[in-house]
Amino acid sequence: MIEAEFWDYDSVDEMADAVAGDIGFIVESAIEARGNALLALPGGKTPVPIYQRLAKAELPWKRVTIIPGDERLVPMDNELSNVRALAKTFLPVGARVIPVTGDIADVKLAGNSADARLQDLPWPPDVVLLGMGTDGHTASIFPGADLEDALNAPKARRMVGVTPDPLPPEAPVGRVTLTRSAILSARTLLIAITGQEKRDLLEQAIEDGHSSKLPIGRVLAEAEQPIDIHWAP
Ligand SMILES: O=C1O[C@H](COP(=O)(O)O)[C@@H](O)[C@H](O)[C@H]1O
Repeated sequence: MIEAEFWDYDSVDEMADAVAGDIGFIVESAIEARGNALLALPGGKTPVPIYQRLAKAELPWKRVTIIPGDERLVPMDNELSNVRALAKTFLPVGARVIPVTGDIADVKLAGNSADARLQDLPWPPDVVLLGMGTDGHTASIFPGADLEDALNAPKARRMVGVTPDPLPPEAPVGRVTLTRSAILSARTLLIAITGQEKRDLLEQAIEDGHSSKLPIGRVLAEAEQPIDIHWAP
């Protein structure tokens, strides 16, 4: 049974304030407990206002490491790059932002390389924040032949390379993604989505659990921790 709580807001700005506040609080608590904090953050458009607010928080940023929870296989200066947006926002405040890909074009090799980079980090992440596409993908766990690789990778595996099928029109490229077990290893798992279409999809995916046809349903079906889902219209 998935333990998910929806937090509803009247506007995207209100949601962004709340989620940035929650992440800021978790960062402070993590640093107090362990001396540092690790955040795995999504790409896409939805989290941008959250990042803008979070970067304004007075936090010991030098102790914060940020990784993209998934990455598109494009050069880092390409505007589709997920780490590019994170670096632009969080490098100026002093956080360590770690790219997970280099210039490896082969999807599976890129996944191996991303996984090796993450094996060097203290694990688990204090926060994994997830977004979701209107096709039900989360991180870069997409429908397609690689879906099971991302869902059922060995527990210690942190990232894999995947080719979405079909390729999403807004970013039609190969990807690397946190695996399901890496996502679910998070000390805190948050989701932030907007719009009624995504809300309906996510509610259905949660209800369907293991039998969901959507990647996000398959991911959340194995969650053992409570999940906070932040939503704005
Ligand atoms: O391709 C991606 O899409 C999802 C959702 O993006 P959004 O623009 O609809 O918020 C995102 O969570 C993921 O990290 C990204 O690579």
